[in-house]
Amino acid sequence: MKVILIGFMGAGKTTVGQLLAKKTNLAFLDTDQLVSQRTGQTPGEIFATVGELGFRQLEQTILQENLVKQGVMATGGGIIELAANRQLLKNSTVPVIYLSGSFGQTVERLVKDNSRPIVRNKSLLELAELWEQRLDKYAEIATETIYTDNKTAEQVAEEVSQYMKAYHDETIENR
Ligand SMILES: Nc1ncnc2c1ncn2[C@@H]1O[C@H](COP(=O)(O)OP(=O)(O)OP(=O)(O)O)[C@@H](O)[C@H]1O
Ligand SMILES: O=C(O)C1=C[C@@H](O)[C@@H](O)[C@H](O)C1
Ligand SMILES: [Mg+2]
Repeated sequence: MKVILIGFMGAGKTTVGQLLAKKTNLAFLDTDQLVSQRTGQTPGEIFATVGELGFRQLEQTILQENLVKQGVMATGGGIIELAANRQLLKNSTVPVIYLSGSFGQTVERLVKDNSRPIVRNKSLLELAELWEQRLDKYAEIATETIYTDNKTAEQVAEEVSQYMKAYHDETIENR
């Protein structure tokens, strides 16, 4: 991968990733979409049939298989739940961008879309608890954090692309 986007559900990883892929002329890969392609089921259906752990195992296989490919990867919001995935991301040389923002603006995006099983099954308080539990895990593996509040997805994609250019130039200089 050339870049991997991580962050909570609704951070904009898929939306920004698609815009970024266009901008940089790279392939777009999304772990949620790849899991769905492999199983023929949505994340919601997979959660309902094999549970969250079953989904996480599929997600891990997809992450491992696709890390070596060239492109922009958007991950699922829970990719950081498994220690093995955090290790895979930490050990890779790919820049990992954490799309971060306030809980308020993130929830505003999520309530407009009822497709996420984790959001559907949780109260706002439980979602806030999950948010708290996950923050350190995103920060721990990120090579860069980009704050998304009050920015359009296009603006965020532009910031990530600037970061990729700087990262690439620095890597060449250090060779
Ligand atoms: N910067 C932004 N400003 C406003 N709305 C946004 C922004 N980024 C994304 N959105 C909207 O928020 C919603 C969630 O975005 P998206 O599906 O890209 O999130 P995600 O991080 O991929 O979530 P998940 O972890 O569930 O895959 C979409 O409706 C999208 O259009
Ligand atoms: O944050 C999560 O746990 C999830 C996020 C989505 O991207 C999907 O991967 C699924 O709905 C679970
Ligand atoms: Mg997504």
